[in-house]
Amino acid sequence: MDSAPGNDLQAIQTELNRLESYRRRIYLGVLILTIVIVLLSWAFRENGDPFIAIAYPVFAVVLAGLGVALWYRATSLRRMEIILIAAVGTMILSRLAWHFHFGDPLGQHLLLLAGGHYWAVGILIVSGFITLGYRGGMVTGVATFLFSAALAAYEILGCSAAAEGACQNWVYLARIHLFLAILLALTSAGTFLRERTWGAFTRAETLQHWANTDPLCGLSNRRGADGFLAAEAALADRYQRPLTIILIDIDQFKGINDDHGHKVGDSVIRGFADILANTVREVDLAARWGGDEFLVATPGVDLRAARHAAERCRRAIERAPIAGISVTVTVGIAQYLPGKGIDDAINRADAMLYRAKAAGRNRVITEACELA
Ligand SMILES: Nc1nc2c(ncn2[C@@H]2O[C@H](COP(=O)(O)OP(=O)(O)OP(=O)(O)O)[C@@H](O)[C@H]2O)c(=O)[nH]1
Repeated sequence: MDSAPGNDLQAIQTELNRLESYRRRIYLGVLILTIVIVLLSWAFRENGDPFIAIAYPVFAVVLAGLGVALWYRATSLRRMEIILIAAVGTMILSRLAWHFHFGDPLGQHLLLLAGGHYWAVGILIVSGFITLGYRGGMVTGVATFLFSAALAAYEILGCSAAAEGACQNWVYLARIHLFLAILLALTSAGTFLRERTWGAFTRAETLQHWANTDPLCGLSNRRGADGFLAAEAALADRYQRPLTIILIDIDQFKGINDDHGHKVGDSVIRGFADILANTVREVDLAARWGGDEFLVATPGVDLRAARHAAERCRRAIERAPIAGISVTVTVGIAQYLPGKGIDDAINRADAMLYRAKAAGRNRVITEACELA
């Protein structure tokens, strides 16, 4: 069936919650891995590296604290993502800065920088885009790149000023930053295109949804129903399976509008649509056919069963007020005849509805019963 809008929104919310839960678990896994790397680096550090000796245990504690906050959902996931990138970025870049400001001459640890630290800088740039999207990724990526490039420039200028030939390694630093710039450009372009494409798909889907959906009650409109009916008629033609058309009209609806106002009339339409959406099966169609008239199509159901279901629905509506108002409905039912086209079945159901109205409303009339 075409579900009620409330059901759709609930399903989307459930899906979003599930995805958020996955993301939290992934970040938690990455945090645990990072803590392990930090502790291993600390345990196997070279003697005389005060940064690792002092800062790494602090890093491990901070990361563990972030893990706990993530686990207990201390704040929104979005805020948590920004905090995570900021914290990990600070750790990586402070370690890089340490090498340039306080470490040995560059040549002695260039291998270490190229083999580990600049990989971490690259991962930080990519992670910013994965975690924060295009805009957040650009902020993180450009800031990280500029910071790293400024450190390299500082180093190169410093050693060039110190002595002739003391700075042969500048080419490696320049190359590393060229690669980081390419990584930033590729990742930002990829993220930008992906977000734009995704946005266009989402807009197209939303447009299609609303083109086929009645804005007041959330059921299919006539246009949305047409596609379903054409497909089901083709299946009924091919496999000779029954297809029943049920037309339902709210009785004296004009009177409800006149007596209680249009807003209440709208609430009655919405309330009735909800009841209908929750009454029909998954494979059925429930649509607002126009005004106060609704169409239900039930593939694989014969007239007798359809009449039974419609009668149950009519009685339920008669018993329980909608939006505080007693409402009754009149129903006309006809079966699709293979090869005759769907309009033929709808017209015959409409004729039954007309007869039921003429017979005094608040009743169900099927073509078969008429014939009988
Ligand atoms: N509040 C509200 N009224 C609507 C909407 N669409 C159509 N209507 C009104 O529904 C009323 C339908 O009136 P009729 O076609 O005479 O049907 P009825 O009053 O139910 O009479 P019977 O079908 O003979 O029982 C009209 O007054 C329309 O203006 C809507 O979206 N909201």
